[in-house]
Amino acid sequence: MEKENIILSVKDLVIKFKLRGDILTAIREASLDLYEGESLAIVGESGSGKSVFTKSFMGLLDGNGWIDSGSIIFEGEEISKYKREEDWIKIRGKKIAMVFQDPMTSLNPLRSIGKQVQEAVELHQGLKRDEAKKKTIEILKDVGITEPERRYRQYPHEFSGGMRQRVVIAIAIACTPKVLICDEPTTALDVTIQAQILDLLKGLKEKYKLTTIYITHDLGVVANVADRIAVMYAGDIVEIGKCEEVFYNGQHPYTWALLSSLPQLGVKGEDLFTIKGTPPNLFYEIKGDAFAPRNPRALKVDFIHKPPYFDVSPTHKAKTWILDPRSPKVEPPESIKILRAQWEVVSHG
Ligand SMILES: Nc1ncnc2c1ncn2[C@@H]1O[C@H](COP(=O)(O)OP(=O)(O)OP(=O)(O)O)[C@@H](O)[C@H]1O
Repeated sequence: MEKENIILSVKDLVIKFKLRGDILTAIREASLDLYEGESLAIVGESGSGKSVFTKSFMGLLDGNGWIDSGSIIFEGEEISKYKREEDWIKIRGKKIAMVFQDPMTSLNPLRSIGKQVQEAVELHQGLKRDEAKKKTIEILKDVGITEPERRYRQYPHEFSGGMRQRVVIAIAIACTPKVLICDEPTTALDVTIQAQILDLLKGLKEKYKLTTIYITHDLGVVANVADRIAVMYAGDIVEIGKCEEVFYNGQHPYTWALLSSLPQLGVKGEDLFTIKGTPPNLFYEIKGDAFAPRNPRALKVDFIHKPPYFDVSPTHKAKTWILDPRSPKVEPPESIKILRAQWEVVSHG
């Protein structure tokens, strides 16, 4: 991993919002190195900060939010210092593009889908008329739209949900970005279509040499598409590692909770795990490990000091005191033990 190129590097990022006179801290000293060409999934429950975190890479924070401290470096440039729209325009879409959950909000209902993709081709690839149209048809084909010449003239309402999501992806691709962020790109779709869109994104990543970030609350969805998984809780990345490391050998009790709640891992005789309690109130300062109040296995120290990262392997680390050699041994839930037994087989052959 060390030898790979870091395309985006986030260091100790803190993002705050002002709401009705009070200040809320949505991102709390989160750090992340994104490697060129990789596919990273950011997983966490609603409100953990996945969208705010990634939107800050494109200067898309809501007007009441700001980067309070820390840095975001993209291709060697500290973009977190950008104050003017002109600077962000050089990045947004062009270098870092985003696909959102609901394609209808990204598409103009009054323009043909062909024109909407072509507009991006003309703007970002400098092509004109016939050439731009040819390229547009090619991209529509690449995103799996059959009869692209005919469908070029159709409007969003003539497309199914899955097909609309393909159009949105086509628009993003037309801008030839280096990084593509997919914010819950399949949540609104049924399971079969979800799998098709994820397959499509996997294929496009190779063809267009993309670095991809998938945002999702469902660990099950990303198991097949991500090289690495970052687990986010209360505005921080509490665990990160290769997909199989986090999946089979997760270390943070919050990762255990996410894994245990996957229906496909339900252990016979063990009730489907639900994460009890609610995430912390982000208006208040958080002491110790933010997950401690919801963690039935919390240690005393979890309520007092924020854990640093502990290395599990050169590619896997987690912020949990459990990994401190001085801590007492903590037994994971049954379902995690089963995964770990599989991990022994996966990692040692
Ligand atoms: N404009 C805003 N003003 C105040 N708080 C905000 C604003 N935008 C986001 N937040 C807060 O920041 C926190 C993180 O939100 P974010 O949308 O990033 O979470 P998420 O993990 O993407 O959740 P979801 O899966 O529901 O999209 C939440 O507590 C949210 O309420």
